[in-house]
Amino acid sequence: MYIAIINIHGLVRSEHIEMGRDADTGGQTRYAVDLVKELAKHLDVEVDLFTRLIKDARHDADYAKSIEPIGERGRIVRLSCGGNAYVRKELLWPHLDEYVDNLISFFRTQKKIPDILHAHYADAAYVANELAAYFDIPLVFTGHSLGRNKLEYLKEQNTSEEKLNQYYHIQTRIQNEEKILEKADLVITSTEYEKESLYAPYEKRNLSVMQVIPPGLDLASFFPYYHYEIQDPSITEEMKHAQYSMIKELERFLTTMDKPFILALCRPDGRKNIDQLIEIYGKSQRLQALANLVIVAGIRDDISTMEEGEKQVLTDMLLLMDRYDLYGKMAIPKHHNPDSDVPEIYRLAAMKRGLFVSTAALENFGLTFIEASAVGLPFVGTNKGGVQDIQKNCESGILVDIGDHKHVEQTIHDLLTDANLWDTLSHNGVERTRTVYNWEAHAERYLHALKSIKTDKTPLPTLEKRLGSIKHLVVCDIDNTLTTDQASAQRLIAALKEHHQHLGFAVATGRNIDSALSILKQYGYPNPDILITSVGSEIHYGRQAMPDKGWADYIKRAWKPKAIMDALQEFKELELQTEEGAQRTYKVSYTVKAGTDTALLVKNIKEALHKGSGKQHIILSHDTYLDILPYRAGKGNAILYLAWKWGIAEQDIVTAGDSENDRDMFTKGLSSIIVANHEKSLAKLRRTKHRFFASKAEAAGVLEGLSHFGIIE
Ligand SMILES: O=c1ccn([C@@H]2O[C@H](COP(=O)(O)OP(=O)(O)O[C@H]3O[C@H](CO)[C@@H](O)[C@H](O)[C@H]3O)[C@@H](O)[C@H]2O)c(=O)[nH]1
Ligand SMILES: O=P(O)(O)OC[C@H]1O[C@](O)(CO)[C@@H](O)[C@@H]1O
Repeated sequence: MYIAIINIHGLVRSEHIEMGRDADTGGQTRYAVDLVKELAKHLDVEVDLFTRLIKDARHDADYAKSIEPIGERGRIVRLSCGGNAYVRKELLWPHLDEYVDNLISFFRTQKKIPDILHAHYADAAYVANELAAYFDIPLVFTGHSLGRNKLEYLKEQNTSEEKLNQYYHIQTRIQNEEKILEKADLVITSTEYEKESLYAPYEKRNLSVMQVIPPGLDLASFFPYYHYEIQDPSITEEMKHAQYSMIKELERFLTTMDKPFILALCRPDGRKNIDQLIEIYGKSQRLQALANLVIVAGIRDDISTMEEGEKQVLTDMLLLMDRYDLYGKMAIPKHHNPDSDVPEIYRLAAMKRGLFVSTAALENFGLTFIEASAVGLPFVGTNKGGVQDIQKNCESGILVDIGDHKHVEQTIHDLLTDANLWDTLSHNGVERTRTVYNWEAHAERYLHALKSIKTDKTPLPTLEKRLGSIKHLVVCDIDNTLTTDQASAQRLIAALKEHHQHLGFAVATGRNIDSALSILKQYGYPNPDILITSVGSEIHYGRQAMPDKGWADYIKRAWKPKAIMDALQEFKELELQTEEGAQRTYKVSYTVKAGTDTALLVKNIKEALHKGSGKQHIILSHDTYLDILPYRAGKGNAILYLAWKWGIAEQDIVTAGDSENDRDMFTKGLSSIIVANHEKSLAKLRRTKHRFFASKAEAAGVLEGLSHFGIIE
């Protein structure tokens, strides 16, 4: 089974994950990487973790590697989208179509299509939803954090509508969550709470495909604190060194190291409510007398250069430390190594009989709670959300209403002073995390769930299978190439049907999609596999005319249609075409008045457009129709794009046409048929091995060319 795990955002690598480096690198990153590591141990599995390629001087070169192996059967595969720089996940939404394209191309190039697509978080859900339209693959979804819940939180914070959508893209996120919930064959949650409550507001939630499979943790790292006391021989020098350096780091902040400490460890994210914990501690003289406060909130170099959200959390933290004068009692380490230091900091806290406290009001799950429990550090955490499951399974902490600060303070106090209670919770944590939360058990249940997926996917051949099985692709212009002579059209139709198994059929036309479909139907042509329409500014697929969003995304660069129309207003020889569907998102079309010197006109247009309306592709056909497209668009480029995306060898493609707006297909080095009734100006094209001038007109000429290139008899 070849499993594709998609986890787009965050800084993803297999070792030394920079947990908490920013708000997007945390529990989900750890979860996805650990899952892949475990799956890669299974002999019957191959697994790839698809994430974003980052080439950014501010970040390690590891993230710029296209392939990073994980064990013998796993890899991290990095594909780019939206440029090279590392950016927060919300900024990736407009670039995900590029990711889809790169992923399709990757699958096609390696000639291996996954058996399962597993999307993590809403951005990956978008990618998986799109891929599902091309490939007939079962879909699995794990949300980690859900948009509807985040929306509720942001509204409570009085976030403006504008910010909700422009900064957080929250509605896009929710729509994509709804969409994948509708399509997914399996939705994995970490807790019952997540399944029953967090997903409840989603219209498309389908309980019958949802399964609770809690994650695991690396038990070899999160061993109990007392192993140090019993001189466990598996404790390495590296571990001892990590512990020593954590002590040294804390000594920089704390006047006395003898007291137990209240430990908080989370990403610098507003929803973790670090400020509330400092307030509770800052206002409580007895807690300050009993314990130190240690807050590990990610890794930071210079707060002023961080993203807005993280900057806010960390600045508030420093201000509160100052307001309550917690110098000497509160530690806020700047750096730590998430692999080696994190288990040690929990263990240090446990050795000193301290506590892990999280004041986040809600967690989907809460890896930190099981990490603390596994080393024997009791926790205090919210009585809402996934932590309830952890408490039910492990009984290793106390749940509280986070909003009730008095009660939180009292609970922390009680637990710090009740040695018996502390011992019981600590013992429970060590014992029970090991049976409930291990990746081995997770992987077994996970693989079992994948194998039980029963899909009733469409029996129609999928696009991927169809494009994978054809030997050649013929791309024909429509007007005066596939039309107008009925008899020759019927002969071509018969040939296309006869050779359907190995010959793909595409059209490339100036018509819009509706008009193209309608004329093809009128002549009785089979449904094309691919439709390149509106002079190569749009691509659609098959019977359902599914749009290729990747193409739209690729050509949109520097496209300013309004600026073009403004600049061309002064040209009295031009009339904007008015028929329905003539003007498209990526095409501005005019008719040129009869008698115009078109060569001069085009020269003047180029000059006028050069002054600030971006670069364009200008096509004049039959001396009458003037189409202006984004500079990357056009029939020829659309074909090359399709060849790249679908792994179709360029030498297996043949194009056919008659007019100037087909020239683009004839000048890209592809085999081309120029039918006998071609526009005069095309006669100037040089005859080459790949460029065939048919002696027959229209569809008969296409048939002649197909036979010339040896595609049909
Ligand atoms: O400075 C830090 C901060 C965090 N961590 C680690 O980061 C992870 C944090 O995970 P978690 O506590 O689960 O929180 P989130 O990062 O918010 O993770 C999201 O995804 C997780 C996996 O699905 C869920 O458990 C959470 O509820 C959800 O909010 C843990 O392994 C921590 O040890 C560090 O190593 N250093
Ligand atoms: O705040 P949000 O967008 O709901 O997401 C929570 C974030 O926490 C993480 O799980 C950190 O791992 C991210 O993957 C995710 O982006």
